[in-house]
Amino acid sequence: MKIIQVNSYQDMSQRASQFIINKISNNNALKLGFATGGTPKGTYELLIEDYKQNQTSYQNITSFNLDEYIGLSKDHPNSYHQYMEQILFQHIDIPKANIHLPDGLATDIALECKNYEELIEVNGGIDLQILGIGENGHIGFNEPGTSFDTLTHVVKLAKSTREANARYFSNINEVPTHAITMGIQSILKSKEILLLVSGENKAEAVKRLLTDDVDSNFPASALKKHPRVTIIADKLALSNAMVPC
Ligand SMILES: N[C@@H]1[C@@H](O)[C@H](O)[C@@H](COP(=O)(O)O)O[C@@H]1O
Repeated sequence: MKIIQVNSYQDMSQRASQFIINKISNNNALKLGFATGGTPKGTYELLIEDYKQNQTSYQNITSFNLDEYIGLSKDHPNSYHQYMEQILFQHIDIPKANIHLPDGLATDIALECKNYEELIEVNGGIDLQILGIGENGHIGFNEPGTSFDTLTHVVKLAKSTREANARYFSNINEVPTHAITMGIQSILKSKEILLLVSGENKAEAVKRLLTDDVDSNFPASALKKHPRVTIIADKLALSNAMVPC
């Protein structure tokens, strides 16, 4: 894993957006895996700024998101469909037909998971997967204990994850209990991974990621099995970790 140390959230967003833009300029038909949460918001803002200033085109980009809450419609303000639409997609020229997220209202959820995984496969797989990390080490919504063999599947969200994400809802009871997420195996199938980490609340997770053995009780440790992972982390996120300069 390559670690890029930066000073601040703003610097992380700057480096991350430049990383993504470089990949797009080398391959304008990139298959991009997007993450949600607070961490990549600044990166997406800078992608929009670049789109406006430099006309980087997303016409041929295909996107796959990591996850979606079960029970929220695509129009629900807290669905990841809406997050992506509001925070990024409506501001760039990516065609709607190229955008993919799991459907949290699918009547046959098992089939939806299977189809989503197949969709990624038939598109040739994800070239670059952007990731955040939960305080408990979750990636996507793969909670501690998830097998590294998992493909897209249904998860019961950990209490701590629902509590952490409650800040986006009016109260914790509104936070869905389940989600569809790409599995750890699905994530590891991506050709390249970019993990973004910022803030003191992630310092323990980063320390564990850098020092602990590969163990399903800490899902992000699976990333150590992948040959092309870049971590862009700010000072606060690295404050518990010993990273060589
Ligand atoms: N499913 C998402 C993850 O993809 C994200 O990485 C994580 C961290 O979120 P944040 O970036 O807001 O800390 O939260 C959510 O649970």
